[in-house]
Amino acid sequence: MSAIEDVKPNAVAPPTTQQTFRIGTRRSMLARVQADEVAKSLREAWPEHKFEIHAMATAGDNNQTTALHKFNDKALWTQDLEVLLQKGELDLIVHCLKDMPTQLPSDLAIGAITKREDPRDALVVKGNMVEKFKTLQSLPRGAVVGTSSLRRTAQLKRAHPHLKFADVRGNVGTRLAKLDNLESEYSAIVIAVAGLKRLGMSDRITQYLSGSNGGMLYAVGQGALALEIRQGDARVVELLSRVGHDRTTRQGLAERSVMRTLEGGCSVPIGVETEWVSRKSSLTSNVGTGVGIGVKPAEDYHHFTGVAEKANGGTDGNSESDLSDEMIMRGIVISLDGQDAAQVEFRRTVVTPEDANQFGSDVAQALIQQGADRILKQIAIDRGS
Ligand SMILES: NCc1[nH]cc(CCC(=O)O)c1CC(=O)O
Repeated sequence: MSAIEDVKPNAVAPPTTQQTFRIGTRRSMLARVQADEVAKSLREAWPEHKFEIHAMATAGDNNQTTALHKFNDKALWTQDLEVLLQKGELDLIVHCLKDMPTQLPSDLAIGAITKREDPRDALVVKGNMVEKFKTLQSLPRGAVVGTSSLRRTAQLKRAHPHLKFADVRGNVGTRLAKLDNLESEYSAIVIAVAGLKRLGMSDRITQYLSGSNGGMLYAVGQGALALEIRQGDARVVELLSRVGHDRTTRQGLAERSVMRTLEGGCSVPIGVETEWVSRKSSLTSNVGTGVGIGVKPAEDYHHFTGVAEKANGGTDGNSESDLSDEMIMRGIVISLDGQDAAQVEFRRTVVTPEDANQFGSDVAQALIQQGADRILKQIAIDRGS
């Protein structure tokens, strides 16, 4: 259960004497940069306290050869660190929201989601080809594009049938090195913009991909960081109340609700795209309002108070006026060969965490009506699971 919603409102006064908080993270360069980013905002928000970063390798880091979707354990990147959190050896863990299972252990919760980096995927073309080829469309027939996810491959097959696709594993640096190796089969790879930006490698981005540019919706939670805590740890909830980002949180909850309702993990090809628009701006013709879908609230809904709901000093994305804005969500569930797809686009005012959960579950129901169930069942059959 994403127990972010379960954290009780707390009346604990901010600690006044110096305390030390231990932040857990994975050992990759990207994970360390992300933990540094979180530690930096915590230090700015709480100058009286100390924050230590503890980096450790996880099962996902230790196995770079098995294709990602072959791991049945969705907690691949999270579990080893969670044990330390449960034992009290860590106070919080910094995760890519994208890598977090939609069901967390019942004694743990998402305490906050911080401001999202660009959630899109990027095309990175091989160093010696980039002068000539700037887009997926322009790549020559039969060129091999490396990806590390079924979601990316399936969408690319659908929108760019002239290309070929191959798995590329490893952390961001490894993938770029494989791409640039002149002996490698890859002409390009598709990789998250957020990872490249955080590592200072955004100059490698050849094309930013989106639904309308390249036909690529991103993964649920992509680009956002989630801070995982012990359920009901009022001291850490209070700590995190100053670093959570309200708009990203509502987007993250809505996107995760789609995934949870469809019972997908990172191993199924589900893509989303969410954005905030002013309520005054006009509806585009194919945007559903969600009215008349008539579904019940998600069964697994829990009250969410773990993230700053108050205005955070009127900072970007956390001011009261943001609450009147509407969220657009596009979603796709796609067969592995890209031939079959369920696609929807919805727009709704999303003010509370409850609204976000409901929105995501309604988008999922609409995807099911468009055939998502059929597609997901076929994938399970093909895999023999
Ligand atoms: N699956 C691995 C992963 N998990 C998070 C990121 C970085 C982007 C993010 O924070 O979402 C990546 C790399 C990638 O997908 O290219």
